[in-house]
Amino acid sequence: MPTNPTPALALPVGTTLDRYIMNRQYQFAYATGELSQLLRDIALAGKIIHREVNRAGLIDLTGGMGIENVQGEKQQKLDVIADIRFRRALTNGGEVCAIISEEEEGIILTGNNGGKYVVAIDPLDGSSNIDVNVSIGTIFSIYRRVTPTGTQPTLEDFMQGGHEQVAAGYILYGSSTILVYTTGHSVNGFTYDVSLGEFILSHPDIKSPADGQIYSCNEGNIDLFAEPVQAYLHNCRRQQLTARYIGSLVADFHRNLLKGGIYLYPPTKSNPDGKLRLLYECYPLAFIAERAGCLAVNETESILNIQPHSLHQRTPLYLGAPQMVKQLTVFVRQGMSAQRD
Ligand SMILES: O=P(O)(O)OC[C@H]1O[C@](O)(COP(=O)(O)O)[C@@H](O)[C@@H]1O
Ligand SMILES: [Mg+2]
Ligand SMILES: [Mg+2]
Repeated sequence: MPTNPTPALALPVGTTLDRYIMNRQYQFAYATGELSQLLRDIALAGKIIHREVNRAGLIDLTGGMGIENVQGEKQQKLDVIADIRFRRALTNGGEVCAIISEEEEGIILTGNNGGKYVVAIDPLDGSSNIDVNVSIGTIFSIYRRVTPTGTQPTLEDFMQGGHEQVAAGYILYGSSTILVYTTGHSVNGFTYDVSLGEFILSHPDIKSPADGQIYSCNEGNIDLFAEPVQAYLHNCRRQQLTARYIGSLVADFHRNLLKGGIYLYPPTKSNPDGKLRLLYECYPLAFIAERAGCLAVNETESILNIQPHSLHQRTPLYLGAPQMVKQLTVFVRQGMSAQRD
């Protein structure tokens, strides 16, 4: 019988993100503290956005800006706020020499030419859900620059390909705020404890189930999808799988990552490349997914193998439990060979 059992009031709060990063720094290539600092800068911006999201209705942060972004989408106020907050945190942190953002057409030069990293970011994911209090998120992808330190970063730094990411993650602003990331090893989740102002390790070493019962797709577009995809969705219904679609990629991905499921954003005739952006939505989630045991593909290849060619290029996305993605791939590839014959 332990002599002085720890009173409940003094139970440990758990591992903070800062401490976790410090303890795992040896895992980073070039472990000199810069990537650790960069992850801390992202967490800081995440805490600020958490605050803005929570009080959006109180401080007139809902609604549109009346302008469109490079994607031709109406920018929401929180899209712009989140973009400004992340750019500021990454610039002031000093480790990042350039950023690309869903909300900006070109490369954002931070002026930190001494910085060794570049970041691709979707500052606010799930914009259509901002005003209706449904979970939204941030998605980020980090590369070590390939252009010489001290020089001005270029497009080349962002065209390295999905496998070259040194870290990727997302922040989900939901019933609680959680930051999930990987540096290429395990995938870990940290829940934001507002009272402490700290992200605390709550989901260590996330491993996704090999199979699942959930499928996530905007079936409102089903008639626009290619036959094989329609056949796969009909098959999901025949199997009485559970349809769940929040309309925020981060939130749909997070649920399926933990519970087992598949997310589909197929191409349509009008959008042959689908809707989702390769560099700051698909690459980072594919990088996380594969380390948690999931698969991420499009019609012809794994997402991480796609050759990048432009900052805002899109790709169809099928992401989730390996057995479900493999089954979908059979439908799609059979369909494609039938079309060829
Ligand atoms: O309304 P649709 O066509 O189903 O698209 C929803 C998808 O679009 C997105 O909102 C696109 O991301 P943004 O909100 O960052 O532009 C995803 O989060 C979501 O999965
Ligand atoms: Mg998005
Ligand atoms: Mg967005």
